[in-house]
Amino acid sequence: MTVIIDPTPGPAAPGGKSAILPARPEAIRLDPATTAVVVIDMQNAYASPGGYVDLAGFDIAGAAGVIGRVAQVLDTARGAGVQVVFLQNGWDADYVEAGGPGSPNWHKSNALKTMRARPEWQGKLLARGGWDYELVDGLTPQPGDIRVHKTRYSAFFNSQLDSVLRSRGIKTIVFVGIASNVCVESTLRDAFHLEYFSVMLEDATHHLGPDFVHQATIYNVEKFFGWVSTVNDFCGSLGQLPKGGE
Ligand SMILES: NC(=O)N/C=C\C(=O)O
Repeated sequence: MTVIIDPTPGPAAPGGKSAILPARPEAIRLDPATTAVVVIDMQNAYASPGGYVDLAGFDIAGAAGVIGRVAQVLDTARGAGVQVVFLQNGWDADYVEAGGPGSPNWHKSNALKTMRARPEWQGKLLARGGWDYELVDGLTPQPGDIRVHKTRYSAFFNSQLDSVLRSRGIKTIVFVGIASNVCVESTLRDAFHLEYFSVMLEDATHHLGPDFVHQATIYNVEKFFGWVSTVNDFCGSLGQLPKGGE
């Protein structure tokens, strides 16, 4: 018997249309009215040559392909009437929000560590108002999309994300963005604890570090925190719904 997870069981809203998304370990029903695509940190810092993670020495070769696949997901989502939310990671220009030596973030953030090692880059990485903080060129927010600022790995921590989603009746989050093993996974874990259903589109994410960390995140999501699907399956299933969710 095929199992289909339903995040909003009960009678469907009059005229409501939904799609069945093939996913692992089970397929999941997506209702455009209660689903959001959350785009994690698709900023120059994480996806462009010369951005923070490139300067910090991470391999960003896989990020270029992710930009196009995220754009495809967002076109399909908007067409189906699914809310799009962009997260942007960073701090004020003086890095007060980043925390000082009394914060673990000061010790673990590779952006802060890179700037301490290369003082000529001070003020350049992840500072609001700078190029590094901006979303990549291929992913310009459209009317109706929402932008939310975040200062730590989990997008739910000390941000407006939970109220932005809850006030719109969102129950299911489709995650795309960078990095799968850091901010995507941190946010997805918090989403689980806040009673959201989460799907990660594995080929619309990229990781920081060796390939096995991406595989570990996929395992964690599939086994413990949510569901894993692909861009083709998302676009194939949501793309069949009437435009604008009518
Ligand atoms: N967006 C992320 O996953 N960020 C990961 C590391 C960092 O911001 O230093």
